[in-house]
Amino acid sequence: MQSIVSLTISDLWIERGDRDLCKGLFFELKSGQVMRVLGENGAGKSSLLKVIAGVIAPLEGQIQYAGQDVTHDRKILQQDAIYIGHSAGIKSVLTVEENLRRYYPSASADELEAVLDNLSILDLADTPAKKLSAGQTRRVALARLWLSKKNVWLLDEPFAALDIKGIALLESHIEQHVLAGGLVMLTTHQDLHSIQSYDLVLSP
Ligand SMILES: Nc1ncnc2c1ncn2[C@@H]1O[C@H](COP(=O)(O)OP(=O)(O)OP(=O)(O)O)[C@@H](O)[C@H]1O
Repeated sequence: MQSIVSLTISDLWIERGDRDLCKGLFFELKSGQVMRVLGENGAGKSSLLKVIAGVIAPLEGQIQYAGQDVTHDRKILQQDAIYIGHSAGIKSVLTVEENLRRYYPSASADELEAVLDNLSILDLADTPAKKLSAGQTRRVALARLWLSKKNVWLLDEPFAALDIKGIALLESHIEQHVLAGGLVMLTTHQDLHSIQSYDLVLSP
């Protein structure tokens, strides 16, 4: 069992284009918790996840992870976190298996097969990603997530394009992940059925 870790955001302020987002935002997310980031289109949900993942820098504020200030150097957090954005980091010219091998070159064939099978996309292992449907592509992103073994999951609209079975599967993995001490922060426009979450509502 891992020790309890926290992700703490203090007095955050993000500027994108000429817009102020999340001005004066504070929150703490701890091991075993799921945070659902809500808000209207353009409220800044994706921007917030990108800031935490280190893709973009905040204008002001502090980000702490596991008791350390990571505002200006997210390395410690990035070692522990996986961020899956809208594009999901899937290269269209590569096959499903090649895409996963890019991230996890040392994963065993059995491990890859089990994950693809779990996501019902084993038959697509040799299919180029450009030939996948939106929901199948999302399942490849989830395969990335399943294989990652990271503690902090930063997921931008992870339920998008998933069918009912896919949604239930992801909810169940999130539930298992936080039960094992993981932290999950996700943006979504939908209700979570089986997971207890904390809601952070951003205003535009
Ligand atoms: N690359 C960018 N350059 C400049 N402004 C941007 C950029 N990306 C987003 N923005 C602006 O930042 C604001 C917040 O965008 P963001 O994508 O974080 O919102 P969101 O809450 O995730 O929206 P949605 O629900 O539509 O996905 C918007 O006004 C958007 O126009």
